[in-house]
Amino acid sequence: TRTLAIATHDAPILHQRAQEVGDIQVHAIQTLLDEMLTTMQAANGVGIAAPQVFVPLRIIIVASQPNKRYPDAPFMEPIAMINPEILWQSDTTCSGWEGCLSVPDTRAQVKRAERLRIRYWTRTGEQVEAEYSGFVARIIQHECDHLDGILFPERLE
Ligand SMILES: O=C(NO)N[C@@H](Cc1ccccc1)C(=O)O
Ligand SMILES: [Zn+2]
Repeated sequence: TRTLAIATHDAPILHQRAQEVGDIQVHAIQTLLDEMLTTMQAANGVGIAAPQVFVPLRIIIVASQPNKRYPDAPFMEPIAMINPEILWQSDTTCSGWEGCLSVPDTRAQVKRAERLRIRYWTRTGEQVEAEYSGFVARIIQHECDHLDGILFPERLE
């Protein structure tokens, strides 16, 4: 599986809204999903969004695991979320450190909802809903922002 080039924050694609994936396209993006995961892992990331690899589609990979950049991150099996929609997020917020593979050498404390409920399509095309909290919920919010052209420095108080 090859790694893809990662857009830096000056790339226009990172400031645009990404397009929904059509149901007939789900079979055609399987390789892309593998390449996004490989690209993220090569960069010691814990998440990545398709616009970061110059693909203007609403696809994210959420893959929290302890690594050099986030030694305290909880471990989870990587999840591909196609057309993710945050259905609900808690009023309760928390601040935590974020970084971005498209904003090198930058870290900042960002306030995010502590919990959320999300609906998405799996890579096999089934629609699921699930709830997340803490650092994984943070990653999800960060990745969903990318699909709307928002980068984490724009979320600073
Ligand atoms: O650039 C990305 N994702 O878009 N990757 C970020 C994901 C992230 C999100 C929130 C908090 C910490 C980390 C990374 O540093 O691995
Ligand atoms: Zn990012």
